[in-house]
Amino acid sequence: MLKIIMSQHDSIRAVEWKDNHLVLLDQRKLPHNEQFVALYSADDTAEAIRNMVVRGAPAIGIAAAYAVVMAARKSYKQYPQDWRQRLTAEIETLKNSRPTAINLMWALKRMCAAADTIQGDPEYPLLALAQQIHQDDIDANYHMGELGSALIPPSHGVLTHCNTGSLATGGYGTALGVIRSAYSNGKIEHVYADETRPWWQGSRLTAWELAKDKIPAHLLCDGAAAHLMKLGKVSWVIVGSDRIAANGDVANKIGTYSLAVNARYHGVKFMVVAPTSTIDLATLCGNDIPIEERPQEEVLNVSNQRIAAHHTQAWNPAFDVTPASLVDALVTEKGVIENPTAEKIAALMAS
Ligand SMILES: CSC[C@H]1O[C@H](OP(=O)(O)O)[C@H](O)[C@@H]1O
Repeated sequence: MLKIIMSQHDSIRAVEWKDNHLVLLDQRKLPHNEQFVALYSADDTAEAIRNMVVRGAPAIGIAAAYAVVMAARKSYKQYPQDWRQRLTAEIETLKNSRPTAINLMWALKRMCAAADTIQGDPEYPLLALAQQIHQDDIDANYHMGELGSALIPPSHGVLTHCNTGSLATGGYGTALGVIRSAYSNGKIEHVYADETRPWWQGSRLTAWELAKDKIPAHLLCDGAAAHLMKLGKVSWVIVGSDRIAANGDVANKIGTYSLAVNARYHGVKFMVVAPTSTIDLATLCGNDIPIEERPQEEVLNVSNQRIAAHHTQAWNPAFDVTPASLVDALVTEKGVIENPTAEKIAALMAS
């Protein structure tokens, strides 16, 4: 059985296969409580994804891959002759748990393709693939960390948005992986992290990860980012992604688009860090990316306490789309694309 290997520095495991089931670190409880949730079915995993017990595009895909293992095990036990056909409903439930992050659909597609070829008990072959997907994500993050770090001039400040660390991936992180590598390479003096309303991924998750790594950081209100750039405090904005269209348009946490516009206006470079499992060649451009709208209560309340005036409605898109023209560097495990275009992305994906 493949043992998931991370560097000794990385003790945070958002997603883990333990004994014969899935264990998730409940990210709704962080940073003050580190509680874990044990899951034994695909339907429960889909609910955990929908409720953001686990979140972050790659982490969602990895959790879904393990959920397919549990679904196939149950199906084979009940229907050894036609277990594969009986997986359809649970696969659909997982697929529909969150619509924007393509890593979810990418992982499910890989697991289903493998399931189509298995004769006999599927549990261990599918578990081996799920663990390979998990390990490949970690390996990609370490490699992207070095590739992205090489782009950052010495002793600079950087700004990041949402959470793209070990909590959002198989481990180490995408944009936060670049920040981790750049800091250990002496490239970064200071990290600025947007609090990232309304789910507070920055203040609750990224600040927690940076504190655990003892990386100096300041949290800021999302609305303070343009002022920070105007003061010349950062040379790069570094973010992750949930889906990259074939033309290089980038879907990411709400607020990313305004960061990109402000970065271009202030001469700050804009870096997107994502494994190629986040690139979706079937989505031709950013307008075709489905944007998840989440419950308005996430905006109207803070820690389940209502802060908005009564009878107030809220609009709560969870993502926005940054046009490729505002991206200075797209960092993937296959290499870096400067000023991404459809042609450059097609060539990278074919390499
Ligand atoms: C490493 S990609 C993480 C990506 O996912 C986040 O969204 P959410 O917290 O709603 O899952 C955000 O868009 C991050 O950039």
